[in-house]
Amino acid sequence: MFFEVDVERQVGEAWVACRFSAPDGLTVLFGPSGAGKTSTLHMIAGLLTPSRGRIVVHDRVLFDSEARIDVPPERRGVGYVFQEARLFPHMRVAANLHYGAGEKHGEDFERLTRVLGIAHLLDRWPRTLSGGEARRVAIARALLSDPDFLLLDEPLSSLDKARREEIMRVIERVRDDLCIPILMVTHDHDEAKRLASQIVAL
Ligand SMILES: Nc1ncnc2c1ncn2[C@@H]1O[C@H](COP(=O)(O)OP(=O)(O)OP(=O)(O)O)[C@@H](O)[C@H]1O
Repeated sequence: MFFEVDVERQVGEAWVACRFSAPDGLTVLFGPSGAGKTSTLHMIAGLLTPSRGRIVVHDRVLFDSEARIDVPPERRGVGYVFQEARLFPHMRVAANLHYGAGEKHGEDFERLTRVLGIAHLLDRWPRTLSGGEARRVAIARALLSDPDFLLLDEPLSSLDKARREEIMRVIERVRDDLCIPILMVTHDHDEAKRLASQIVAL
């Protein structure tokens, strides 16, 4: 299994507990608002510490409460695309993409901007982008850090039907052409059915 996750902790008033194993491909975390989907992604990324549990990704233990293992977020090999695109507003798209891109330049950069259909947006400011364009840039930025896996938090929310279709195609390309395992949060059943190799209900 690519992902082996068993985590729990208190978040505000709520008790969030989530346990699943998933192969590579795309796994959807599916469930109603407040079920703890975003908190689970945060725990996998290392942004929130589980009070108990274990997180293994591709045979690498990222967190184990008993063994006292807690790999810091920047060493987890994670590409995280937050619910909002979170682009730097004072940097053009190209600079946003190069931020934290490490060694990944030249061919990889060209290929990614082509796969995500953002090559024509490189000189634009984030505030001039549509929701779908900003989402694609945010996905590209996450991929440029050369992650072992990708976490997508509601990548299709607050987009119109045409934009949703566009982003779904981008996600399918990342899944199938770039072969990067993806954990994705949604509460839309149709999206989940179309994109997922496995659905985890919370
Ligand atoms: N900063 C916070 N302070 C207090 N409670 C919080 C906080 N963040 C989340 N919670 C609570 O923790 C629970 C899990 O929240 P989480 O955002 O993980 O759920 P979710 O399934 O992602 O929901 P949504 O689909 O609405 O984004 C919810 O009951 C929420 O009210």
